[in-house]
Amino acid sequence: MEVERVQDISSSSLLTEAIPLEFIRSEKEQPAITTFRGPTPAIPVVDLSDPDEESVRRAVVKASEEWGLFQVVNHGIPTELIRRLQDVGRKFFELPSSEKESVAKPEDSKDIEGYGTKLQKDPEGKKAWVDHLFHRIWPPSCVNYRFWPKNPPEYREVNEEYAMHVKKLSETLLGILSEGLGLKREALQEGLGGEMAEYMMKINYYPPCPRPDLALGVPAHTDLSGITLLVPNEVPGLQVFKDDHWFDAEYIPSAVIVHIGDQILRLSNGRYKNVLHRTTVDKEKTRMSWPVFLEPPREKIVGPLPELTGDDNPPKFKPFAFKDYSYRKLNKLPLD
Ligand SMILES: O=C(O)CCC(=O)C(=O)O
Ligand SMILES: [Fe+2]
Repeated sequence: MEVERVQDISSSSLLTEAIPLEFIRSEKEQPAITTFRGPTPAIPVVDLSDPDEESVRRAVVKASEEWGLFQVVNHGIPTELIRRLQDVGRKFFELPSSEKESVAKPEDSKDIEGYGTKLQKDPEGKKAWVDHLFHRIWPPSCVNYRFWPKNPPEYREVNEEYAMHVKKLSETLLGILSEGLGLKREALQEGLGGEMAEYMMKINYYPPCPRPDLALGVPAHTDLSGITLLVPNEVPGLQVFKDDHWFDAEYIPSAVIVHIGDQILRLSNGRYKNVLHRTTVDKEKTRMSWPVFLEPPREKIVGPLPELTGDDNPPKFKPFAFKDYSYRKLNKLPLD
């Protein structure tokens, strides 16, 4: 069966200025109704020029406790590399459908790797205004080049270089977060599977939408990952739920945006928050984003680190193998 891509729906919707009913959110979710238009709190900014500086370490810990979200500047990933990453990703999505479909997620695949469109509608029967491409970028034993675009030709080289940088930056952040819990530097990384932790690249492609007031890109969620390191293109659209409101997240163009995901919430026994977020779409422009999800291997059991629990601090979460946690969350089964 041919899968309908949002990119193609966008092209025809721009002509009629109408969108299919399944993309129109209920009033509880419509961005025009639910976005807070008062003063917007600024997302914490962390300058990582000197990651050993005490004030920097405190800022990472505080933002993770209070927001589960922050943006990092002077993060060590060259601006030029980010520009090239965005360039090869954009070029892939601009290829003819037949080329994109050559790396499509196979219909019978249980894994998420490949070019795709979320087929599953959410409980209200609504669809997300976004197409995506998923593929692992680290460790090498988990990389399947079958799902990496062949074009543009520099796609592979750029993504391999980005993988090295993203790994280094996440290890720095996890080290700070571990020590913020009073643990050794490696504690959270080990909790996510150590050297076997997987780095999953996702490219989100949000084509123009004639009704950005009614539709959503990615609906409200927390990430399944340990942490997520994301670079967006220049089109705004990330929203964060904080103090009972949805806010537009305003970010610095060259920053890397860090989300704390479910697995760090659970390993830290609730000390670090998993941020609830969603994305809006634009009437004329294509928004894109490149999150990398740092995830435990499928079989890795993740629960509160034993050093953090005791008689006066009982575990707040039940341990699950990552594959079982993901399955249960996706299928809305109980997690306690
Ligand atoms: O596009 C964004 O800024 C966020 C995307 C996102 O939350 C996700 O893919 O999990
Ligand atoms: Fe997300």
